[in-house]
Amino acid sequence: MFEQLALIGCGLMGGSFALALKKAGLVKRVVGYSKSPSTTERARALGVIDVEAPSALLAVSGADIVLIAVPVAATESTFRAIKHLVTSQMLIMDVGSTKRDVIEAGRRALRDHFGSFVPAHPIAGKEVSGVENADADLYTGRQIILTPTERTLTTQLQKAVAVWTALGCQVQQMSPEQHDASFAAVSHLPHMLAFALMNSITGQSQGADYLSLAGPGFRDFTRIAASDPKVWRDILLANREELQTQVRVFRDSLQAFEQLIAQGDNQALETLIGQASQARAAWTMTSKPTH
Ligand SMILES: NC(=O)c1ccc[n+]([C@@H]2O[C@H](COP(=O)([O-])OP(=O)(O)OC[C@H]3O[C@@H](n4cnc5c(N)ncnc54)[C@H](O)[C@@H]3O)[C@@H](O)[C@H]2O)c1
Ligand SMILES: O=C(O)C(=O)C[C@]1(C(=O)O)C=C[C@H](O)C=C1
Repeated sequence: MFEQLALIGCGLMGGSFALALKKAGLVKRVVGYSKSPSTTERARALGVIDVEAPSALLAVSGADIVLIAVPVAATESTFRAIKHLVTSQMLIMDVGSTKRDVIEAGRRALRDHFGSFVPAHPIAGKEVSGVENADADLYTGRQIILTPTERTLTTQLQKAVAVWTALGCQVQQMSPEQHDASFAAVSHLPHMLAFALMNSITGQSQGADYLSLAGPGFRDFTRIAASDPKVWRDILLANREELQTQVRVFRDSLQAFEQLIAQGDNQALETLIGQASQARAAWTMTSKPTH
């Protein structure tokens, strides 16, 4: 049981964490801060936070758990803003979609207290952002990836595992390098492709007409294209090297299809589609049973 959660970034992910902790009876008080005062106010009006803080530093005052849930490029300034009130007893976590950049930001800004920070990435989310969409059950049954460093304190790591487990998550640990390479392939590239596809259609003179005819296949493929521009700008840039590698691999795969349709090679085309179809049919999302 925690006394006080300091929530920095009262949006979809942070708000959902606050609601989940409250629902599980794991926190007495949530003090929140978001960059825009109207967001912090809305978070309190919605019951996501109990107290509005005028700064990140004041939100952390008296907290025993801190969640940083801001776009990844805002992580370093957030660490710098709170560093004077960080203690070695505090559990500090983030929810950023990239990990190497966030860890380096923590190392630079937190210095002696870097060990209190447990880098975390929940594999849960939505294409809609903001505190209005916060959901107490967002994390239930989902994976959470922790990427502790050589300096992460064992007590803090154990507390982090316990909190996410109590919220019904399946906890996995890996290196930040393995994390960023993996999520470039299965999250960052798919988002970029969805953005690019939307733009490629809307950029055509007939684009609006084509879109008016689209059905469930298009809806499923492009759901994530509606995601928040600032959040995704930061993710794509933070993980640019791994993402560029995945773009090259994808381009080869697309080119193989392009060549086969140009050649009218129906046998080879069926084989390529068959590989994809089998792999997708065999794939299930890793999740934890919630009963
Ligand atoms: N959306 C998803 O599906 C998803 C999934 C997993 C992880 N994440 C990660 O979660 C983090 C938050 O994303 P979100 O979807 O909750 O976005 P969001 O836009 O819903 O929430 C972000 C909040 O941070 C606030 N903010 C921005 N800069 C700030 C600053 N400097 N100081 C304080 N507050 C600031 C914004 O006002 C907003 O309230 C990102 O790092 C993202 O990579 C998102
Ligand atoms: O469900 C969605 O809308 C998501 O995009 C969730 C999703 C993903 O699966 O790619 C997005 C970003 C993450 O950091 C983790 C999860």
